[in-house]
Amino acid sequence: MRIGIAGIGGRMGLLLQEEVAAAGAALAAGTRRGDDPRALFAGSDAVIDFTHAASAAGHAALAAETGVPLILGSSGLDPEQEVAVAEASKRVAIVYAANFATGVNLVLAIAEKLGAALPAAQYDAEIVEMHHRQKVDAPSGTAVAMGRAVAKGRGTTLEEAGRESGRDGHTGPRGTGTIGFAALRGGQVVGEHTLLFAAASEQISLTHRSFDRRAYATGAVRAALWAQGRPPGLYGMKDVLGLA
Ligand SMILES: NC(=O)C1=CN([C@@H]2O[C@H](COP(=O)(O)OP(=O)(O)OC[C@H]3O[C@@H](n4cnc5c(N)ncnc54)[C@H](OP(=O)(O)O)[C@@H]3O)[C@@H](O)[C@H]2O)C=CC1
Ligand SMILES: O=C(O)C1=N[C@H](C(=O)O)C[C@H](O)C1
Repeated sequence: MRIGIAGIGGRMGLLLQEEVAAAGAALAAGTRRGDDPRALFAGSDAVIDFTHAASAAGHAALAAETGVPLILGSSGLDPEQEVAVAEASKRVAIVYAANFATGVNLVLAIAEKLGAALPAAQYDAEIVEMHHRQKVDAPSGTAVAMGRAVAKGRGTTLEEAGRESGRDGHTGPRGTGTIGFAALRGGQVVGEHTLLFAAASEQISLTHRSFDRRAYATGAVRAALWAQGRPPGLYGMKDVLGLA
């Protein structure tokens, strides 16, 4: 199988090259910012994209046009970009995941269960994440995915529940049922996420720490192998892991 890598010179791109080889697949080609991605799709059986949110819609459209599955890891997509990805997935298999590490996807499954079990009026859900100083989007895609999982467990959506992000100044009291986000940036932290449920008399916290980006790269290559021959659809890592 030939796997193409968009963003081959990035932190993830460099590790993805190693993981493609470790999986016994062939590296088809790679692109850097400014390269035309058409040749990448033309010469690949699947393309892995860890670049930037701004590239997602264009890469998804090319995947739909060529029938080459796309493994999309970029974070910080806005609603319009997410709609474009969903539209493209009607014509090709796209695996879009905020986090390709196995442990995070298990935490997401638990987050939905906790959201369902703990009444929103009593248990305030807060998500704290910390990443390296180079990260350009906040809150992280994983933090948003955690918020979406909690909201789903509560029978609602994150948009309906309401987000409280980056509190500062005279914010007023916390909104009941909202989901709070705090983003820390510093040093070379690979990725840390804590989901908290705080009530009047108890608190639950669930933390995931990534020590090595290889966990994401291994998961993304696994998703590329899994996506080959799949019918069109928008898949997540829980499909790849059999957690759906
Ligand atoms: N889902 C997951 O499991 C994970 C997701 N991520 C996400 O992946 C993305 C990349 O992360 P990371 O590798 O750390 O970031 P980097 O900035 O190290 O790498 C991204 C690379 O992509 C390049 N690039 C930007 N636009 C394009 C384009 N259109 N075509 C080809 N290359 C392009 C960048 O070039 P330039 O430097 O010139 O901008 C850069 O070299 C982020 O959105 C991050 O949040 C990261 C880890 C795990
Ligand atoms: O930019 C990163 O580094 C990461 N981004 C993803 C995110 O936004 O959740 C996944 C992981 O946390 C690392």
